Amino acid sequence: MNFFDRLHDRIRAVDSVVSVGLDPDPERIPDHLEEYDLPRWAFNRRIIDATHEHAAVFKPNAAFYEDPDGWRALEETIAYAHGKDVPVLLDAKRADIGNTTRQYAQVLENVDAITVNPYMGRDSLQPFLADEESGVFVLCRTSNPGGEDLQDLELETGEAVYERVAALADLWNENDNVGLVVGATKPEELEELREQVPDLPFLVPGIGAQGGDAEAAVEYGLADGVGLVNSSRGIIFAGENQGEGFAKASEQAAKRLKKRLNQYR
Ligand SMILES: O=c1ccn([C@@H]2O[C@H](COP(=O)(O)O)[C@@H](O)[C@H]2O)c(=O)[nH]1
Repeated sequence: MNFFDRLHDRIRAVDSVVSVGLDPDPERIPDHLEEYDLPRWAFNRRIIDATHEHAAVFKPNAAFYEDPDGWRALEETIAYAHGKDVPVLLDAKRADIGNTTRQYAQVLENVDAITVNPYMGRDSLQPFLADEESGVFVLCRTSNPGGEDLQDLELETGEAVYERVAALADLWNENDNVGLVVGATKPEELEELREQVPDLPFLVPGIGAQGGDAEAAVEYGLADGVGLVNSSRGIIFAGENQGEGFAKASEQAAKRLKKRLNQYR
C-alpha cells in the first residue's frame, strides 16, 4: 500500500495530523535516564508510549542518532514505533550521485518515508522516487531564516527557486509518493504552494519552538485531508524540568496540539 494511503488511514485512526518529532538532544534528556545503556532509546520509548495515540507519524531526525549508540537507539525506536502501528518518517534530507543515493535509499526498507534534498536534481532522488510504497518529502521552502538565501531567489522565468522545486516535485510524483517540506514560518508561501501543487501533501515543520503559524500549517498543508504538521521540542521536552513526569507532559502536549490543529481541519 502506498505511503499516503497508509497515512490517510493512520490520520483517520487517531484523528490527528501531528508528526511527533523524535529529536532526543542528549543535553536535554532527563538525568534519571542517564543510567540506561542507551539513554536516547530509553527517552524515546517513554515518549512513544505517551504520545502514540496522538501521532500520525513519528519523525526522528537523523542528526540526533549519528554515532554508534545513536544508530542502535534509532533502530530500537523505529521497531518500537512500528510495534505501535505508527509510521516512521526519517528526517534525513538525503540525496547524492546515483551510485551513492542507491545505498541511501536502502533505508526505506526500515522506515515508511524520508525527507530528501532536491539540490542535486532528479537522478539524485531517483531510487527514492522509484520506491512506490514509501513517502518522499522534498525540501521546498524550509522553516529556517536562511531558507531565503537560495530558495527565494528569482529565476529568469520569474518564478522563485522554491516554486521551481515544487513544479519539479509534481513532475517527479509518478508513483503518487511525493510530498513537500514547507515551513509553518512561511504562511504566504504555504498558501501559494497549495494553489500551485494541489495534490501534494506537505510536511510542515516550524510550529512551537520556531513560532510558525499552526492555522496556516493545517489549512494549506493538507491535500485531501492528508499531510503532517510537526512538533519536536514542543512535545518531547514539554516536561523538561519535571523529572519522571516528563512523559506525561509530552502526552498532554501532543494531545493539546492535536486538538488545536483539529480546529482548523
Ligand atoms: O524546514 C525544515 C525542515 C526540517 N525541520 C526539522 O523539523 C524539526 C523541527 O523541530 P522543532 O523542535 O519542532 O522546531 C527538526 O527536526 C528540524 O530539523 C525544520 O524545522 N524545518
